[in-house]
Amino acid sequence: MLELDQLSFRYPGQTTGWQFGFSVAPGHCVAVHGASGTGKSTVLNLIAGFLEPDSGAIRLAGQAIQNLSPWERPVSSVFQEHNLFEHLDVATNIGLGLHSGLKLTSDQRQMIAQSLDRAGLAGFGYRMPAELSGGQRQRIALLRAILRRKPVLLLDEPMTGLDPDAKHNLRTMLLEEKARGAILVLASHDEEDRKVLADQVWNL
Ligand SMILES: Nc1ncnc2c1ncn2[C@@H]1O[C@H](COP(=O)(O)OP(=O)(O)OP(=O)(O)O)[C@@H](O)[C@H]1O
Repeated sequence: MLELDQLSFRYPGQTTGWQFGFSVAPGHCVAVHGASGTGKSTVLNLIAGFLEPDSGAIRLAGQAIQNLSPWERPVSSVFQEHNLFEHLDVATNIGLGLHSGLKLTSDQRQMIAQSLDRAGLAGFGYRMPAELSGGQRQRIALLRAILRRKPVLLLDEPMTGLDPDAKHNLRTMLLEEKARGAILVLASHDEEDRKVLADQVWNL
């Protein structure tokens, strides 16, 4: 279970803030819902550890994680800024998180090649990020997050700029993540994303 227990947060200098109290079970996807500016990205950033709450707790399987740094958290994220490493090729970008070094084994290269294939990017493994379109970068960031196989996957507008085929394939991969027990936290304006993926809604 991922729990946000009386988690409060206010941006410095602002007079109003949020208090979140939500939970979601393993293998489930929650859609964070609300109009623009209601705090969807903020709640994802709190879970990811990019923002620090003023009080309250974030727990996963009963363990408090709010004091862990972002890279220590059992969480992987796809945010609107894709954060690909520009000096590393696509396969190495996706492979980050599969292992501690940068050099991929042939098995890992093959697994990554298969995932690129499913995302409609066959043969892109040796390309550099600068040679990709925005939608292609988005798919790479999503594949990287999926292949990390973390207990929690944070998805902020994950399908932006993708064509229908790519959306379909990536949603299928996300459903497979749910089936293996991952918790998905999804902020998306795309009705279809919510319909296909979400089991519950957090209204902000
Ligand atoms: N660094 C910041 N400092 C102060 N206020 C901020 C900061 N970042 C976001 N906000 C404000 O907090 C509120 C929530 O922002 P957030 O990005 O979480 O909304 P959102 O629901 O994700 O919006 P959208 O759907 O437009 O992406 C907004 O009013 C925004 O202006």
